[in-house]
Order: sequence, then C-alpha cells, then structure tokens
Amino acid sequence: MSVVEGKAMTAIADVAASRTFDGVDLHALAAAIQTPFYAYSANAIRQRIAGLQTAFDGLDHRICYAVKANSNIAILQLMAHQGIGADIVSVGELQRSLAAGIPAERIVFSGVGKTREEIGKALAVGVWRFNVESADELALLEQVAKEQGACARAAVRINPDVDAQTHAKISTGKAENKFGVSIDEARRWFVQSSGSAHLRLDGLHAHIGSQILSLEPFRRALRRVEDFRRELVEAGHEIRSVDIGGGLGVSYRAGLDRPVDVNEYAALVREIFASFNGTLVLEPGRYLVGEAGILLTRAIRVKSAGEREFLVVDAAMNDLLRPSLYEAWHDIVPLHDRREPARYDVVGPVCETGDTFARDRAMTRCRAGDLLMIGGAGAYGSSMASTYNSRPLTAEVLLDDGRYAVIRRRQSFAEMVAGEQLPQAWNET
Ligand SMILES: Cc1ncc(COP(=O)(O)O)c(C=O)c1O
Ligand SMILES: N[C@@H](CCCC[NH3+])C(=O)O
Repeated sequence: MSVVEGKAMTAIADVAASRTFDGVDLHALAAAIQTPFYAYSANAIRQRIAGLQTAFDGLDHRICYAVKANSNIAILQLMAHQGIGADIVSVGELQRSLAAGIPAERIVFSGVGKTREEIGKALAVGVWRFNVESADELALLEQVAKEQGACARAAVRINPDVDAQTHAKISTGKAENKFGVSIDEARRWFVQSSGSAHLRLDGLHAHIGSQILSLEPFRRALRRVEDFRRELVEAGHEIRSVDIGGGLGVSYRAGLDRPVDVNEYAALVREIFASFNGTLVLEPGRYLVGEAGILLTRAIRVKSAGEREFLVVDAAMNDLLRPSLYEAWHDIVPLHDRREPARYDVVGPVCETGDTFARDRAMTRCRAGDLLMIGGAGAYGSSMASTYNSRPLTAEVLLDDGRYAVIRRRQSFAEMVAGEQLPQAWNET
C-alpha cells in the first residue's frame, strides 16, 4: 500500500483534511482491508500516555490502563512497552494483560462480581491489588488467600455519592449505583479487618464514572476520599495507596466537547493529596485510546423515504454500540472531494431501528462505495462489539508512522460458529 509520511494526528478534522492517520493513507488502507474495520494510531496513544506521565511527574503514581476500553492484545502490549499497568474486571482481562506482557504486580482487579474462582486465579498469579466492592467479597478474598497461604492486598472502593455529570448508564459514583461501599461501611471494614495475616486492607479506591468533562465531580469525590484517608490515618490505620480511578472524557464532537485539561486534573490531584505520601493509582481507559481510533466504513446505498434520506453504511451497532446504547455522538466524515451538502440518518444493516449512528446529520452528499470514518472509536468500540445478526467481528489495524499491521483479522464464519454444535448426546441431570 502507499503511505504518506507524517506525524500522528488525532483531531478528526486533520485526519479528514489529509486523508491520512498516523501517516497512513486511509483510501489505500481501505483498499487493502475490507470495511468495516477499526484503525488505531500508535503515536496518538503514546502521546496520551506521555502527556499523562508528564502531568503526574514527580508524584509516586502508577497508571493502570482500564483494559475494558480497548482490550486488543497489541494495544495492551503497547501499554506494557510504555510501562503502563492494567485495571481489570475479569480473568479474561487478566489473561490478556499477562499475555501482552503486563506484569501481575502492575495489575489492579476491580468489579462488583468477582467470583471465588476469579479471586483464586488472580491471587495465584500475584495481582497487585484488589479493589473490593462489598463485605462479602472482602470475606471471600481473605478466605481464598488463607487457603492459598497468601496475603491479599486490598483497597476498599468508596462510593462517594457524587454526580459525575455524565450519561446515567456510565455514572458509577452515586449511592444508587451498584459500585463500591459508603464511607460508613468502609470505616467498619478498617476497624474489623486489622491484624489479619491473609488480608492487608491498606488502600482506598474511587471511580465515579466515565466521559467526565468537568473537574468538579473529581474535586468533590477526591476530597471525600482524602478526608476519609486522613481520618483513617489519625485512627492509626496505614493507607499505602489511593486509586483515583479513570473517567477523563475525550472529544467526540470536534470543536464542541471541551475535555478536562490533564495538567489541570493533575494539579487538582496534587492539591488534594498534598499530604499523602503513598502511591496514587490512575485507571484511565477512554482518555488513552478514545481519540486514537476510527472506524472505517463504506456507504452501501442511499435510500430516500419522503423527506428523509438514509445513508446505509456497512458498519452497524454490533461493531460500534455506543450510539445505540447511549445515544452517543460520534463525528462521521465522508472521505471524498464532493462538496454538495446533504442531511442523512446514518444507519447500519442490522434489523433494529436503534442501529443508527446519527440522525439528520449534515455532511457532504454520499454515493454507494464512498469511504467514511467514524471518529472517537478507539475506546469502547471493538471491546463492546458482538456478532449480532451473525455479522463477523471486524478487523483491527494498528498504524504507526506510515506503516500498518493487522492486529485482529476479520472473523471468519468458522470462527464465529466455533463452539456451536448440533446436539449429539442428550444428558440427564
Ligand atoms: C473501575 C474502573 N476504572 C476505570 C475505568 C475506566 O474509565 P474511563 O474509560 O472513563 O477512563 C472504569 C470504567 O468506567 C472502571 O469501571
Ligand atoms: N462503555 C461505556 C463506558 C463504560 C465504562 C466502564 N465502566 C462507553 O462506551 O462510554
């Protein structure tokens, strides 16, 4: 394929103008790879990591990437090469992280539904910390650690009852949400669990939600955590780590979304935790990869229905669920030279009305075969994809300074149905 040399660019307008992403010509790429497919800029991810590291420079901190945002092993390996750890919520994510070269001692394990089996596996490989979300889980953790002759390191996930001012489905820090425990409950844990040989409860954790575009929710939540930490220290407890979660938002609407400045975020964290001399843990997901990914798709046809025009593309809700699930906005840019304006409902081929990427969206007039890119697709895109309507999982491609590598090939039919079988023997229970 032909490529154009150049630097990584994440601003979607720049990509649209140059038709290149991380130095790779997108038309040439789409000639080589069948659409729809995801393309990620390695340089854009490295730039985000470097920016975050610089902002927290000098502070004792660890960045544990939230694997759920984009769990492709090549992306995790890129994180590992930059010294980044992992925030996981399942044994599957643990296995991916280890396979990608992220050491267990840089992995934190979050989630409300950790099972005995999952806790056992994570303990056995030496996961650094468990972010514990219920009294039942805390007891189970201690019990499993005892059975293994191990000592589990735990942080209590605080639910600070703060409104993250984000979409209700991705808000996690209000009292009504399933996550974490109240400060009153956490206080009781510290009193009861001191002195165990198999459980060291010496950390605090809070993650109030995702796609947060203002510093205020962070300020409120982190102040509560820090006030509680001081109270615990005064009562004689040792707190070695404070995990401030993820949640930093990204720009999905070029020129309109105003994400939090990472340096201002770091300044806030420095101010709030000025008297803390343990390790701060960060769990960014979307911030590191969201704007570093696009979904490339082709127009199948334009369908007119009265006043409305539907632009039917070959990507669908099974590939990128966010618009259907959260009514999320993603910029959609046709990569052609025509200038005639049009308005489209941009839809996929799936048999649901919810399979809609955008309604009445202004863009240039499209024709069948046109290449389009959907922006902000690096986080919670491929990782939330399914094979609904028996559509194969798309390919994923990593771009790096004018080169590309396929990091997941398009799923074959045989791969899609692997594991399915006709009933051969009927079992009695
Ligand atoms: C515990 C935890 N940490 C980190 C994250 C990452 O969030 P984000 O992608 O918004 O940074 C999530 C997801 O919201 C999470 O549940
Ligand atoms: N999946 C959500 C974010 C949830 C974060 C996980 N706790 C999104 O696409 O915005």
